[in-house]
Amino acid sequence: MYALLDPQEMSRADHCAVDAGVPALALMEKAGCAVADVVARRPHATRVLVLCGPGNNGGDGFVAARVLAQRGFRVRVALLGERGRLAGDAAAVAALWRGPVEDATRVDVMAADLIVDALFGAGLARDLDGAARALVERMAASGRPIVAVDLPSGLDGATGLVRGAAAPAVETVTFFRRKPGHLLEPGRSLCGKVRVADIGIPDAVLDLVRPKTAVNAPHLWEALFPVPRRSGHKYDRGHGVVVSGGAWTSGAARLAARGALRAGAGLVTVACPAAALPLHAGSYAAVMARPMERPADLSALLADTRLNTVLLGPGLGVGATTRQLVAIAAPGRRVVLDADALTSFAGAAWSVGDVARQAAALVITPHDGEFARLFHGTPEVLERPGKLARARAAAARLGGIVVLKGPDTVVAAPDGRAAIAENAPAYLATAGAGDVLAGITLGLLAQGMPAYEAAAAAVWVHGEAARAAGPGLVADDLPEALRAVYTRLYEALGME
Ligand SMILES: NC(=O)C1=CN([C@@H]2O[C@H](COP(=O)(O)OP(=O)(O)OC[C@H]3O[C@@H](n4cnc5c(N)ncnc54)[C@H](O)[C@@H]3O)[C@@H](O)[C@H]2O)[C@@H](O)CC1
Ligand SMILES: Nc1ncnc2c1ncn2[C@@H]1O[C@H](COP(=O)(O)OP(=O)(O)O)[C@@H](O)[C@H]1O
Ligand SMILES: [K+]
Repeated sequence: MYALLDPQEMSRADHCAVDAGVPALALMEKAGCAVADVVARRPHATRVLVLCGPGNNGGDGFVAARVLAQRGFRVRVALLGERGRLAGDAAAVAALWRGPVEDATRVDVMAADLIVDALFGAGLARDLDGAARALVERMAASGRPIVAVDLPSGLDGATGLVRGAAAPAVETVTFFRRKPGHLLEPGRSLCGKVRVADIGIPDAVLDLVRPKTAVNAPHLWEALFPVPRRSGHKYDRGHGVVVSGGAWTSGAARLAARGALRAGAGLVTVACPAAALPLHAGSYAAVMARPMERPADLSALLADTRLNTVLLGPGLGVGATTRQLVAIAAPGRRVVLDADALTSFAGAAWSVGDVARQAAALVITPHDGEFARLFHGTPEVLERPGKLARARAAAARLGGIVVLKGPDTVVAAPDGRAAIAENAPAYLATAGAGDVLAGITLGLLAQGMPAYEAAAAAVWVHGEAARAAGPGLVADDLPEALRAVYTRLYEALGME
């Protein structure tokens, strides 16, 4: 349910199923029937136009057309390409369509209540241009509801990016498992409601395909989520340190410290300039504030090895001092770098790689802008197509965990594992929300959770907290809203 398959992996799943004795034609028949079922449930659709492409996506369209016609719908079929060039299963199912096949480049898309987009799916091989692109653009401009087969045509299932053009669908019917492009923007917004149809591919093929991308949900990390033990004490739950900037910019560190405590860290200390001490001390009484006038003060504080995890970045300031603080904090500790700490290494990603090698674990939590600054001059990362590939390449380059934020936050590990979030409501995009996320990550790392799982869990509980807080959310609400999320999680995980 949670695995996401890119087009190559989906094709392997398909082959494994066929090797296991499932006829390929049966897969296509079930796929087309699933599309017909979705169309049949749509309101006010009696005249259906099915636009078929030259490959198997078009084959699914021919099946859907036949099934809908059998159910009494007024169905027209239009093909992009020559009928004689259809091959394999697509040719076989096209032969079962008894009605006329119109030329898709000339078809009147307005003369339909609903359009089935079966032009291209997993086989999209290049940007749409020429007649294909013009057709997709006409479909998009028609204003008619569109049901997409597998993917809106032109959407890249691996990246979520549009190649040339794509028409937004009201519903997308995909098969066996979702693809990364269904979750990654702009793909997610183009797909409408995504339905996953069982077409008879056995789940066991996943053991052979071994996909490395998944939806970020508790199944990924719940076995490692730190649940307080009856016999435990606060030091079992780790001691996180938030390194804060001066008074004027201390809000970010305050939000992070609250996030870390609410995420379950046993203790949280904020290291800050003297002027910010009262602000931190007055934020949560539970936060301990310690003066840090110069970098040496951080060294002195961290001499206590129980302070096992450090967050640097929110409101810290950009420059050499921040780089120095990172160098002091990293050796042997679990480290989260966010915001200003990342911008301080703009164009010097290799330095963050050094940090990762010295640290016991490293998680970075950039948004797109910070990511682009950090990896400026690293084309092997920045020029990868799409957010998922960029986050993966960055994690491999650094040897640390990358949390690339946004509506579709990607968490990536150096070994290639990646998780895509789908639970963040749009109103989570608010000042300071990222600071709370960095703090939650700190809190989970402090409790000893492995870094990839900690980062993924942090992103998920952050999204859930936003939903629990509801519209009108400000970042200050997030740490408080974590309580309801944790109550449910601890219950589900069987806290004594
Ligand atoms: N893999 C599976 O398990 C199953 C796949 N099925 C369907 O098969 C689809 C994949 O089929 P195919 O691999 O045949 O691929 P598609 O049908 O998605 O597209 C391939 C065809 O489009 C052409 N093409 C690709 N990019 C183009 C572009 N930019 N401009 C113009 N022409 C372009 C190719 O030359 C080829 O003819 C899936 O999306 C799904 O709808 C289903 O039938 C069920 C089973
Ligand atoms: N459109 C969106 N929908 C849902 N969540 C979003 C969206 N845009 C951003 N976010 C989330 O909001 C948070 C913003 O973090 P960030 O950009 O660091 O802002 P700040 O620095 O103000 O805290 C991140 O967790 C990010 O994933
Ligand atoms: K399609």
